[in-house]
Amino acid sequence: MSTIAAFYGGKSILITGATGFLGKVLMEKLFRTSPDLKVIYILVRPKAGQTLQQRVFQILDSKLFEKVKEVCPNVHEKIRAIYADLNQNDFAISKEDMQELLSCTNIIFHCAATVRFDDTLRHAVQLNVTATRQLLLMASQMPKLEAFIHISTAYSNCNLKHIDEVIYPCPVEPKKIIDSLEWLDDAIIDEITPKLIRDWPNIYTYTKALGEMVVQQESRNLNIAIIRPSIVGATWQEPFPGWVDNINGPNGIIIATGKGFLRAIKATPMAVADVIPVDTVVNLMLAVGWYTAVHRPKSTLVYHITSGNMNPCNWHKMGVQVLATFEKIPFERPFRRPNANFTSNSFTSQYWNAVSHRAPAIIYDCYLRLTGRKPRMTKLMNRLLRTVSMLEYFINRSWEWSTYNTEMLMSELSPEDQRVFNFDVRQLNWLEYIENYVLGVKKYLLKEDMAGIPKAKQRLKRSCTPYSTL
Ligand SMILES: CCCCCCCCCCCCCCCCCCCCCCCCCC(=O)SCCNC(=O)CCNC(=O)[C@H](O)C(C)(C)COP(=O)(O)OP(=O)(O)OC[C@H]1O[C@@H](n2cnc3c(N)ncnc32)[C@H](O)[C@@H]1OP(=O)(O)O
Ligand SMILES: NC(=O)C1=CN([C@@H]2O[C@H](COP(=O)(O)OP(=O)(O)OC[C@H]3O[C@@H](n4cnc5c(N)ncnc54)[C@H](OP(=O)(O)O)[C@@H]3O)[C@@H](O)[C@H]2O)C=CC1
Repeated sequence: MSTIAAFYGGKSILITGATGFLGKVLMEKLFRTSPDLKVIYILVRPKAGQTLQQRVFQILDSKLFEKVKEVCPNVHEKIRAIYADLNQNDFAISKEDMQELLSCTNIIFHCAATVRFDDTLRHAVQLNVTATRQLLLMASQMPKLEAFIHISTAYSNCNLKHIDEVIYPCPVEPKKIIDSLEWLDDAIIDEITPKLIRDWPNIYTYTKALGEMVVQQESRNLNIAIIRPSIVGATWQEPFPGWVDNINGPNGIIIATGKGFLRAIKATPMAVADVIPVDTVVNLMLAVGWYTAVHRPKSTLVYHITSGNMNPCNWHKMGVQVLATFEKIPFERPFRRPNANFTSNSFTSQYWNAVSHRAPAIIYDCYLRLTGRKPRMTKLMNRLLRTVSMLEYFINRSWEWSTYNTEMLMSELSPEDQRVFNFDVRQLNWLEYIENYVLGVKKYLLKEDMAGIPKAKQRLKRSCTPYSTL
């Protein structure tokens, strides 16, 4: 029997960000390996016209939870969705719900965040910093709390080249920023933002660094750990390979390339592509939850979950394998035949943007106009190029993350736990993983029918013409 799975039996677990990419995989694994857990509380807000219950049902009815329903048929009864908005005071949680959370919670996994690179400083600080402080305050009032696991990012200190498993101080105290945002108006905030974030590439990574500092400052006598994943990708093994459900990180780029929109990216081919499968991250999170609660380390431990130092893959290898997979498993109705290249400098990048991106979009829009339809390709292309430019920082650099704590934890696990909660990325076969990733993007994100592959292949063979129907 797995010690970690047994540990979560009978526990009341609070998860923020449970409706997100990482949160869903975390819930799935918890229910599948510890079906006898008491309850998972999730803090959810209504969204896109859906009530809390509808959101929960949609998650539980998805393919991701198919195995869970076999192992834990009463999973609906074990999820308790609590109305909460992390942007509000006290998260807008009702008194009764707050009482229940405070008196029952054993473990907290804090995953909620804004991951948008271009969010406003006010909103990003509210969610990634102030809400973390508020949650820590709640945690300090929970008599049964055994561990608080905070999810940060490996890029919270991406202004450094070598990053250790320590919390680095930020140039400005988080409290000062929180306080000043209360009275500064938006125009002034926009003006001072570049000065505040200094050499961080965006507001997201900067506010995640502030969030870590808050964790350190407000930890009191809580049992806390911080987990820093790199670029979180599709599932590697569990519950099945290739599951992915949003366009963040590499996912949008894979779609844009596979559909023939994106033909050139400014990237450093030999830079490390530090992608880490989401199920690997979740396995580490559960192992850290157990270790933190049972072994109660004296200080807050930081765990890096990255692939670069143990089993490196570079962008060239990743790109070549992605393109090779498109040959075998093409996406349906591409704009152009998928074929992309990495460019190495700004000049060639601008050239290809003009020739391979903007010009075809303009020509296609002319065609749409001539056939009485509304032009849309130029707008779409401009948004895509803006997105790609925001990701460029991360595909043109390599970082070194030390992983002593993560390796220490691995050695603390029994052979059974190492198998059930495997986070040893050395076992990952990149070529197989990337192929499953692309297949997953097609199936679960684009929701394309696999039966259409032979037809899509035939079209691809025939398509010497640049444009096919959209
Ligand atoms: C021989 C060689 C061969 C070579 C071959 C080469 C072949 C190559 C093949 C490929 C190989 C693989 C290479 C992969 C490189 C990946 C690098 C990843 C780095 C990630 C680093 C992450 C590090 C940190 C990790 C973390 O710690 S946390 C997670 C990271 N956080 C994010 O990833 C959020 C980012 N995003 C945003 O910040 C917002 O998206 C925002 C951008 C502001 C837009 O924002 P906006 O325009 O307002 O609106 P949206 O609604 O968001 O999107 C609006 C429109 O843009 C589109 N679109 C949104 N996204 C993406 C996206 N990705 N990619 C593409 N499109 C996207 C969306 O389809 C929509 O299209 P439309 O609707 O117009 O049709
Ligand atoms: N994805 C990645 O590549 C990486 C992610 N991380 C970290 O992992 C964590 C999870 O990221 P990921 O799952 O990818 O992100 P997602 O964007 O998929 O999920 C974010 C979650 O936060 C919730 N949330 C956002 N705002 C609020 C709010 N005001 N009130 C309540 N809930 C809110 C969202 O809820 P809703 O569904 O209602 O929007 C959603 O459940 C984050 O802390 C992120 O920084 C770290 C490294 C890489």
